[in-house]
Amino acid sequence: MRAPAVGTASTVIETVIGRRIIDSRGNPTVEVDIVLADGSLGRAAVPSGASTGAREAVELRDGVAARWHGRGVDRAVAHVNGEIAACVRGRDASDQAGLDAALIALDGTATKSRLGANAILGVSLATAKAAAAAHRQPLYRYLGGADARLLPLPMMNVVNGGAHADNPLDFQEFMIVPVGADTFAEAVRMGSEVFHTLRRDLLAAGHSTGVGDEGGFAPELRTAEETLDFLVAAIERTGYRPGTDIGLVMDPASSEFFRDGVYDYAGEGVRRTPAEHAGHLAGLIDAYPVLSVEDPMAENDLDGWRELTARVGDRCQLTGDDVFCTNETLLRKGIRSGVGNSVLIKVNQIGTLTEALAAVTTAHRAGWTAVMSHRSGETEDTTIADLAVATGCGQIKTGSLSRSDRTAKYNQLIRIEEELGDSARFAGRDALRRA
Ligand SMILES: O=C(O)[C@@H](CO)OP(=O)(O)O
Ligand SMILES: [Mg+2]
Repeated sequence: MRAPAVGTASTVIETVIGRRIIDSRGNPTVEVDIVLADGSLGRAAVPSGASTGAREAVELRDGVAARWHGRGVDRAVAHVNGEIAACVRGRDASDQAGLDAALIALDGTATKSRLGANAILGVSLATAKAAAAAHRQPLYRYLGGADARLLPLPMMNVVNGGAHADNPLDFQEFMIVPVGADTFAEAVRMGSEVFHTLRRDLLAAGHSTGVGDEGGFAPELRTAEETLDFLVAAIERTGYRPGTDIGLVMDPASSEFFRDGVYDYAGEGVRRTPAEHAGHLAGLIDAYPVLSVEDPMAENDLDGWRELTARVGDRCQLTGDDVFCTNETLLRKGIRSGVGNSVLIKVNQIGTLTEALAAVTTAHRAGWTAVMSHRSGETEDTTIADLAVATGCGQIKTGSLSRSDRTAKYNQLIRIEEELGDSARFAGRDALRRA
């Protein structure tokens, strides 16, 4: 990563405005505007998760008496407009690391629970965007420098289950990855073609084509096998080769159904010990073109994580989401002890841009991969698309091909690819293994 350009008087933060907007689930979330002395505007909206890791930075929500069933963000917004605005006004927006350190110190807690990670992140991201605007650069170039030209392999969500849908599927996410595409735009075309075929196949089999939180279908399927069979068939019927042109990715979000030391598949009606759960996943990885599994084991089942990594880590990307929470300290421990080989990056899990970028750098230095990611509650904000290119991480997970809160990110990446012209490179299959 290149250090941001040195600021001038024109990049001094003059105005900070926090406001309450709504996200893709109809819940309130924080949006922040930062205006610099030269008039440059940076605007960022904060996403929100449903299946959250226990060690995530704290999203400040109002008490139960507040609107939206206790999910209000009025206190977080008040912090942006009050204490945080007073702290950052007059600071140079070009000094991202200095600003983020000041926000962390102002909050004073290890988990950003006093001011709220949602309040802090909104200011952190809006500042970066304002500084990029002042430097007359797109965000990916401002943060990533001249070498920021790698378009990520998209993990496209096509079936939702778990905490993201009301169907019986125990696993939270099933995704397709167009590893055989030559460009990002081509990857989006291939993904959306399969999405349409899948819709027809589900309808023909008498399934609902209603969608879950991330825009993937939420059919009344019960098992991973049934779901993967549908996906392989849809890929083939569209005219692509499973595994060669388009691979599969799963996020079981295993912490969500790990109870009392057992993986409780309530939808399937089966309980599996950690060893049986790992064996089940290894079987799926061998039987289907599954190239990556996120949170295969629960955040509190580190032994299970290590066993599965030793067993299939040489042939499958194993990405830690809940287990690392985009937290560099947790990630370092995981790297040292063989917990997976990849990290999911969610900016709101840690609460500042600087810390999220540090997690990517730590992963890359260890020969691990990093996957830039949305949350299940999103907005039209496209910052993560630019961050994927800025970090050169080569992979992005940002939902289905049918809802604006998700397609906004794909469309931003299509624009970035066009802007980069001949210098653009598409990460493709190589993105999945770094070492
Ligand atoms: O588990 C996940 O990876 C995410 C995003 O897909 O879901 P949530 O934002 O609900 O944590
Ligand atoms: Mg996850």
